[in-house]
Amino acid sequence: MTIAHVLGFPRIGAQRELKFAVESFWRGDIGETELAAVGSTLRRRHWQWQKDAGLDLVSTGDFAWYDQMLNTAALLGALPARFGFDPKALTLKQYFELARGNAAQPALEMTKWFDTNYHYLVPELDAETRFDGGVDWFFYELAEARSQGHNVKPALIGPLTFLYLAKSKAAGFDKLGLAGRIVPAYRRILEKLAAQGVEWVQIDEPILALELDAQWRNAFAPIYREFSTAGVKLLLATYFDSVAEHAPLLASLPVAGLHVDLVRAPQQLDALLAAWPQDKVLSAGVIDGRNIWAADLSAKIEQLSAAKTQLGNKLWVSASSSLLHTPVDLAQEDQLDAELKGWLAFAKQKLDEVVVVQRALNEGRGTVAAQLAVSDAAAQSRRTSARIHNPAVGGRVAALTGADAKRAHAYPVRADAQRAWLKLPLLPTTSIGSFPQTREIRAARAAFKRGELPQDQYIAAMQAEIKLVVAKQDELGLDVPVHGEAERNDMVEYFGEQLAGFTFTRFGWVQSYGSRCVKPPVIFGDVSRPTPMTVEWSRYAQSLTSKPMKGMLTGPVTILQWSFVRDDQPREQTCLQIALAIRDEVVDLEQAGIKVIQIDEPAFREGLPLKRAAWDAYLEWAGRAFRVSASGVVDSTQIHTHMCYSEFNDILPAIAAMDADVITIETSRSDMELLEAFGTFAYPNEIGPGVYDIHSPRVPPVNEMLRLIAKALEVVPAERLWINPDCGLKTRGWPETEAALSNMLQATREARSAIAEGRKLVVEAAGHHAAHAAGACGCH
Ligand SMILES: CN1c2c(nc(N)[nH]c2=O)NC[C@@H]1CNc1ccc(C(=O)N[C@@H](CCC(=O)N[C@@H](CCC(=O)N[C@@H](CCC(=O)O)C(=O)O)C(=O)O)C(=O)O)cc1
Ligand SMILES: N[C@@H](CCS)C(=O)O
Ligand SMILES: [Zn+2]
Repeated sequence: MTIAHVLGFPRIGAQRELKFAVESFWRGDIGETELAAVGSTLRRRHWQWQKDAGLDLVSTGDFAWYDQMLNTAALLGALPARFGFDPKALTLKQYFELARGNAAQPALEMTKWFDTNYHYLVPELDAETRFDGGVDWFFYELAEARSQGHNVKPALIGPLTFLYLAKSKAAGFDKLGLAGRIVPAYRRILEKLAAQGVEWVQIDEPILALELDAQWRNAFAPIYREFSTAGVKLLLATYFDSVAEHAPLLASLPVAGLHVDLVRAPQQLDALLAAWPQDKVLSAGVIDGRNIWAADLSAKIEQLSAAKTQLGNKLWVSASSSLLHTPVDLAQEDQLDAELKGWLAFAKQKLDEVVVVQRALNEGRGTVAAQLAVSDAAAQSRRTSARIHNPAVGGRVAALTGADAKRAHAYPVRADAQRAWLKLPLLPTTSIGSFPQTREIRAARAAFKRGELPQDQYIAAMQAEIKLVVAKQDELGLDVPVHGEAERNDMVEYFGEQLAGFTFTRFGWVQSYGSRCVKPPVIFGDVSRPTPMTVEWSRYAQSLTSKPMKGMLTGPVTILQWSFVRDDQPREQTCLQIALAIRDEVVDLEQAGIKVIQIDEPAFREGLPLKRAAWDAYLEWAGRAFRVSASGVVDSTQIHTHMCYSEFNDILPAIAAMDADVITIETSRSDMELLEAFGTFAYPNEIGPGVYDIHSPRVPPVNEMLRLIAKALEVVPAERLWINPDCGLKTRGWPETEAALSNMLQATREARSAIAEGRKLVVEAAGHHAAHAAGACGCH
């Protein structure tokens, strides 16, 4: 029989139970026992859902208190020595210290999991790293599932993906050189699973979807040969892109099965089938693990019919990737209309979809006729619904010309026009937009959304916040203030709530990192902007100061990237529609007298396809979409953009081609390394490299920021250098925000004096990293 399974289920809980429990634990409001109980309840519920849906195997190993990469490091015992923890006796408190830092040590670095909006903790490796075993949570959870009567398939992150995604501070460190130590560790785990009678183990190697160099590719065969006699059947799981280029390797690896993503890369099925041996399982990921659209189940069954004929019971059915990237349960959404709701499936509903496809393949379509009828009707309604297509939007996109994606004059001309009215001092200071989102702000919004706080009172509360933020910036002496974004629940969802063609959910939370979640809005149709979205807030903020108020928008690429995107037209098309909506807002802000406007694009790099071969095409349309959003204004209006969370060195020409007048960019955590690339590349416009890391409550001293300013001045002429933090301040508290900004202003004044007096600022070798290490890092 064709087996039905999934690669993993979201752990956060339908009501974000895990988030609230973990945060209570951090605050000391609950202890380990209560926290453990919440984890157990969630696991029990999620396994039961998998069983009730009819899956043949339920997944374990997908639960984590913070992150699955950290869990893998904790299982292997591969913890950074700098913390001084005994890996075998790691406590929950210490686990969270690895994730969030403590008084003596900064947290593990955090970065994006492939092209998702999920962030993992980056394991640290060095020549001394050992994998001698750590905590047994993985085995405990396996036993827990079995004691509840489940047929389990534990999942592990594979050794090559673990090493590939880990990092070492030592230059040129050979991570693969640790294979000789990590492989026996995995083998011990597999043998232990075998001894416990586990039949199938899922081992995730998503790096196979990248363009791997020969060294990494060649490491698979010997490593998996080592595992082949451990006594368990291995299902090697790949996802997020095609692995067809490795088809001969994958077919010959001594594993019992392979999982592939047939949503992102449906075309790889034929290539794989051509090479597929009779005795190996091929797990077909046909239900989308990255999006919320209900599957067209008839089409999915059709997609697999040839594979079923060829492989028989060796064909398995699954979701394309772990369901971690989807919200938990659509049933909770009581404010979506029936038509729209019928188009959607969250993680719980996707379990049913996997089983319908499986049953159709095993027992014939007749056995699931009712489910197929519902699915066919939903697919038909989504294809034909009048609310999806708006000819005016389509027409506007089609009519776009080259001139619409280009400012009227080149940067030097614009810069003159902007200097003429802005009259900013040398090294102008600004912030990235958000100021602390306090509990009070969130509580007021929650009350407003529940209908308990009237709209005028909500607006008054947000205006009071804006007034406070503007007054504080005036006091501090920031040259280009912002309104602080108090009125925004999230920098993408806020816009999604106001744009036509979008809908939003009540409980569609997805884990972003640790306890932090986002609720991506859903783009179901052509996008347009019925009314201005930010203008009144910015106008109000401008009325409070004589300084030029910076308007604050999220850019089209980031809105696209952090939403659930329609899958019935190319992403490029949807992005251009959003770009036009943002362009309208930019023009309206300008009309309202807001003539410095920032269009944030933190997800610009994240949108890059996993395979480099597809980069150019993406960068072309993404850059064009940004320019469409930014080019409706006159020369004297200054357009800023902002980027963070990524390494940008390899896309600098594309960033320059966006042609923003000013880019503010995260650089402090890399000690301005990025700027060297900007210098070499001779970035032509103005730059504000972040001079302090906002991910920690630590207040960097003046001389530390001065040192970064001096470093920046080595590559950027003073006339084109801005001074600002790395990113927005929404996750920070007020005391550290004020103290850090005050130091930033002081550092700027000292830099200006040095320049005026012709004194060269000295870049001391002083350890930024040492200073960071000394800070109480509550980063995450
Ligand atoms: C910059 N980042 C973002 C990413 N993606 C986005 N879509 N948005 C981003 O900003 N990706 C990369 C990074 C990820 N970083 C973060 C940082 C912080 C968070 C975060 O804090 N998330 C919050 C939820 C934010 C939110 O939507 N708030 C809403 C609802 C608040 C809420 O839960 N209200 C409660 C009641 C509260 C009360 O009464 O006090 C409720 O409704 O029950 C809002 O402000 O209105 C989080 O809590 O996880 C995410 C990603
Ligand atoms: N304007 C946003 C950008 C975050 S990347 C903020 O300040 O929070
Ligand atoms: Zn940012």
